[in-house]
Amino acid sequence: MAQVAKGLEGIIASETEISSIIDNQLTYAGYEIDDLTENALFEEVMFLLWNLRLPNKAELEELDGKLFDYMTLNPRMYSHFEDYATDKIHPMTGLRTSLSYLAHFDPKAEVFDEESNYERAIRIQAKIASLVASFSRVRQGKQVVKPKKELTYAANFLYMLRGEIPTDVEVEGFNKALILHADHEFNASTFTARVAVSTLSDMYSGVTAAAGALKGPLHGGANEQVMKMLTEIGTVDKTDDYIKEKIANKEKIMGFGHRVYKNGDPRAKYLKEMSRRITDESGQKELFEISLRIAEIMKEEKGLLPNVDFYSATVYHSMGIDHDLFTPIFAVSRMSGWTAHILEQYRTNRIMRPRAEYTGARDRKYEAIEKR
Ligand SMILES: CC(=O)SCCNC(=O)CCNC(=O)[C@H](O)C(C)(C)COP(=O)(O)OP(=O)(O)OC[C@H]1O[C@@H](n2cnc3c(N)ncnc32)[C@H](O)[C@@H]1OP(=O)(O)O
Ligand SMILES: O=C([O-])CC(=O)C(=O)O
Repeated sequence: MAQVAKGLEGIIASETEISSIIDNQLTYAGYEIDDLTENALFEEVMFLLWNLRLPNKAELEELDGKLFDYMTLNPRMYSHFEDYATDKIHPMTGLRTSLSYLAHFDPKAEVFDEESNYERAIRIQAKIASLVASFSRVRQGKQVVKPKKELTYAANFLYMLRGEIPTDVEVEGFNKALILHADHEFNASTFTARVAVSTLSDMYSGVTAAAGALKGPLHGGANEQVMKMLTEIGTVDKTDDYIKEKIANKEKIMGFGHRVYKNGDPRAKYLKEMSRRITDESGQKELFEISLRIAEIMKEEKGLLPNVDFYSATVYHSMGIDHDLFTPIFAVSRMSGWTAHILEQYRTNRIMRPRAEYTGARDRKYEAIEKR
């Protein structure tokens, strides 16, 4: 019997130059995540992931211009939100549909050369910000907000979402969050994107498939579930009973554990610090205290540490963002990684086609239906 690597654990499925996790350290194209988080703009990180080098001033300006231009959606895109935004459809379900629908308005949708695919990556990265923000506006019965040329990507997203120019502190924090979520080697959604396009299917197929994979609570969907848990707990004094009961029932605590990081997720410290600050500033300190207590219990009882999804939940909540938009916001950031990996997959392609160990029935014979 062949050895089965359940969940593909430890399997090296391909090579990549985009990001690495070595000795618990995350890098994007050779730059440490700490360096980028402290210093970079998310737009520079997009360029880095796509080109494996940082942009110069002219290149960044050109990218900014394109992102701004592409942020405006086709009017039919806005009107299609009305079909489902009012029907209480989860925004991740909506986003998955919208990403696929975007292809209908790409004038070169069936052109697959390298240059068109690169342009398409910028186009989709710009549009996902508008998709998530305007979905939210439409379902609240509000006017959609068009982007402003002078704002950064992070600022424009918050502006289009809330209709008010965000503060510098908010933009700085949100820009960092976008960088921290941008790429992560062969995580489930990125791998899904690569599998989809390894058939030489188009970029929209790849990102739509990836969004479907991100939606699940074991992956990007965990941040929304963290907030649900914190809301259910409510006060610090209820934390122990709540968490210990879940552990006793062998339920998973969302926002903890990781397939690769066994000594802690290097992204979590930034989100923890942001959470500490922003929960305090927004008068919701207790949410942070509950989070700290959960982390203590999880370490003591299970030896598990918070992952990127744990503290991002309270950061977004304290910015006044609806809880069901947390995962779509993850997708806004991760789009840069998905598209970078799709471009790399096209450059180095071989169809992804592993084998399975068959454990089902054998030697059966067809029986006529009356005999079954
Ligand atoms: C952006 C991201 O995707 S980050 C991850 C977001 N997901 C979550 O936060 C969901 C909660 N966490 C998990 O489900 C897992 O830790 C995953 C999916 C992240 C990793 O999964 P795997 O590598 O397959 O680990 P696996 O699920 O096998 O866990 C190993 C052991 O730790 C336990 N465990 C892992 N995570 C948790 C958790 N969050 N809560 C309680 N127990 C846990 C498992 O029950 C298992 O115990 P067992 O050996 O007694 O059966
Ligand atoms: O790498 C993973 O398995 C999950 C993760 O942390 C991410 O996608 O950011």
